Amino acid sequence: MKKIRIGYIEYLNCLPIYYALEEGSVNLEAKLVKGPPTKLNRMFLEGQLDITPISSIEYARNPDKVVILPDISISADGNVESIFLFSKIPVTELEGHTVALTTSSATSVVLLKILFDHYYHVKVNYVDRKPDLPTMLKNTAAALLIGDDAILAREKYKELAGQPLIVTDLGEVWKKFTGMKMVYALWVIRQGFVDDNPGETAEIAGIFRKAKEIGLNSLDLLAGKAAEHYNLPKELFDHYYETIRYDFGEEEQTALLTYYDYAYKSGLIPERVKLRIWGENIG
Ligand SMILES: C=C(O[C@@H]1C=C(C(=O)O)C=C[C@H]1O)C(=O)O
Repeated sequence: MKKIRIGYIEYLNCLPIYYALEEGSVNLEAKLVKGPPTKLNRMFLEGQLDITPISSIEYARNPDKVVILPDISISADGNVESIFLFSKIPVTELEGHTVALTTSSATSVVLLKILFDHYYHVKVNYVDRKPDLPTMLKNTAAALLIGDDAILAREKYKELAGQPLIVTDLGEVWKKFTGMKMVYALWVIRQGFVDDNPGETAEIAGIFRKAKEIGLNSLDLLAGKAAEHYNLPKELFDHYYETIRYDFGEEEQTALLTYYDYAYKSGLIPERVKLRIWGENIG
């Protein structure tokens, strides 16, 4: 069999899942392909990856091609600490202004639009920009960043051009709005791969479960690696790894369907979808 092609988001939030794979403490013959979420979303949907974390909104746009791996996601209960709107003025005063959206994200872009439509009731214009805060804020009032870009920007830019920046955590606002958790990414397998390799799919689901367990038992070590890599205090990453959650149980599933509901109401997905989860209602 050809090596399985697995996507790997190049952010710290993926490290706990891939640590065991990279260290070889779980055994999976695979080619790991790194990139920002939108690149992996595209590669997976074009058939260039067999398994990947995918922006959770992309599942709702392509439910027929995709099977969700059980018990794994990137989510948070409130604050997420890596999805921030940086604004020059309070969010409630952004009516008529332009907001720059990172081209790395799909889920958080939709989350922001949902919050403007249904929570803040503020109408803004959007432009897509590469994730670089000073450039993004050159001609705009606010900018959305995710992942390590967001973590680093919050540390680096307390102000910009002499102007203090207001930092809004979208996970916190979503929790205030709905009382729910928020699911940002899911791990998915190509439907074609599952059809051709049912036995292997079961094995892979087990390997990801094991990898997650090992990663979650190694968070102290991983926070240390992150601190060294970015030359920032370890406490920042201890806190981050306490914040990001990797489960995909009933509460996460209900929260995800609620998010899809709002995305549908805002015209950002074509229809409401069912979750097809391997081992739960598929396979
Ligand atoms: C919490 C995060 O989760 C993610 C957010 C994504 C998105 O907005 O499309 C996609 C994958 C995850 O990396 C983050 O990147 O900060």
